[in-house]
Amino acid sequence: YLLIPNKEVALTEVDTDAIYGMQSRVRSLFPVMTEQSDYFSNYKLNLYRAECPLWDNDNAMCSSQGCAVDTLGENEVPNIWKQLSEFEQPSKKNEKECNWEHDSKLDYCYLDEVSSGQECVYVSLVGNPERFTGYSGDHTATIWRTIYEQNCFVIDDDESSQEKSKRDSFYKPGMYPFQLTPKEDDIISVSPSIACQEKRMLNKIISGFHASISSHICENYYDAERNRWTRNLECWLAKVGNYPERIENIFFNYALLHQAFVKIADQLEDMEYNNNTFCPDNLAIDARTKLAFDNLAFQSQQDRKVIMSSKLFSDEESQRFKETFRRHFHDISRIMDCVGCDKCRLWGKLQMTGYGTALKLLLESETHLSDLRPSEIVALVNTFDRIAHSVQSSFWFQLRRRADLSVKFLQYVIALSFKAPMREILSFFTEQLWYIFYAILYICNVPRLI
Ligand SMILES: Cc1cc2nc3c(=O)[nH]c(=O)nc-3n(C[C@H](O)[C@H](O)[C@H](O)COP(=O)(O)OP(=O)(O)OC[C@H]3O[C@@H](n4cnc5c(N)ncnc54)[C@H](O)[C@@H]3O)c2cc1C
Repeated sequence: YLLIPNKEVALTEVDTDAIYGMQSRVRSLFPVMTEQSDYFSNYKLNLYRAECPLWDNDNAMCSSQGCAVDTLGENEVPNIWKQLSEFEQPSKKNEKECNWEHDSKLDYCYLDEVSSGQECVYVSLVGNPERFTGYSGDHTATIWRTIYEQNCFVIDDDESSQEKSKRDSFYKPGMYPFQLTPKEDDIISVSPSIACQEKRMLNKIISGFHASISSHICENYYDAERNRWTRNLECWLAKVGNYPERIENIFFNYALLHQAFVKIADQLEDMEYNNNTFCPDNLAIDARTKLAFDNLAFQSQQDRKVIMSSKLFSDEESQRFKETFRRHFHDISRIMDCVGCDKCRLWGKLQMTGYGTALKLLLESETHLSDLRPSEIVALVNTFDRIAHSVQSSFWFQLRRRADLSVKFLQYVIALSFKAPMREILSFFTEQLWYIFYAILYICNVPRLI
């Protein structure tokens, strides 16, 4: 469903109705994988020892309790992950069950396994959910700014010198401007007018990733006054809801992952069923997990063209830009190591790997499912799950906003039409309308449709 096949106009636009449709078909499959299977509910990464390439991170660590991550002790690591670690060394690769051969040149992400296998820790993703942690301030603003400015082709001429000096204070001496990908490369290889769709795509992915994180923060927000976790509409409006393009970008990222699963489905059709890349452990759970994974792929196939990925980087000029695009994405994944909150870093790294894996599948035609490392497949599925939650959040928050506006209007009419005590009584009942409405939707099974 990409909407208008004109490359200049709409390669990066997506149909939200089609996405709601897809989401209603697949929403029950995600928990089978991300909550009930050891393979998908755990992750291995270099969480504590990877060096931030931009600045000394020692003083930037968030001390909030919400930022802490519970890592798994040796006895808690699920068998399947122990097995996967053994197969990591090429000499021990098991051709039949855990076969993956990777070509790092095709990677869009910086992957811990490749560079720092020994320093990695195991974490349960269920035990460390992505949510509000309290991590904010100058440091987060600088990280997001670095990502957008240095890597998203946005030039901000209006930066005040005060803001600039605040930002520069985080950089290691001699490291500014960000040197991972020299800017001159872009100027030499592409002029600003070409590869426009592809540049826009990178901006959209990053903005959608950011908006998705914001959605999870507001969906699982800690209300310190009432000492409880809650959905925070004001938070969502301020970070996402008041910016339609941010909501669009969430949908774009959903479409990107959906399209990656279309490619996986095409490959699964050509594969012997049992030749899938999951390494069997508990046979019953493994069968269920595999079924959910395959089902997600085959359901994705029902809308084959969510994004016309075959048209991206299709002409000669944008082909030349592709290498720059890959390096920029790679650099952004490196910036995740500068995030000063452990839990945010965990989910930031995982989701960047998920998007990088989707791009690798879509843009590198030779990439096969069996070429992906287990951590890439786990990241891909969990990132799809995360963005699916953000799509659902958008739906519920928008509904809530409309309900709130209707309640305010009703209260206004009541205030004009009635006198006390009737006015207070009716006002009280109108305030409860959202909950009554929500209960009716729930009874009618509407949440399962979205
Ligand atoms: C990788 C990463 C992961 C994080 N994970 C978590 C987490 O799990 N839990 C948690 O509580 N905090 C997390 N944070 C912090 C969180 O993202 C915010 O930075 C923090 O809540 C402060 O928010 P803010 O409202 O000041 O604006 P920020 O979200 O910090 O945004 C900074 C500026 O970027 C622009 N902007 C905001 N959203 C978008 C968008 N979608 N597209 C384009 N521009 C945008 C706006 O101009 C905004 O002022 C994470 C930060 C990073 C860098």
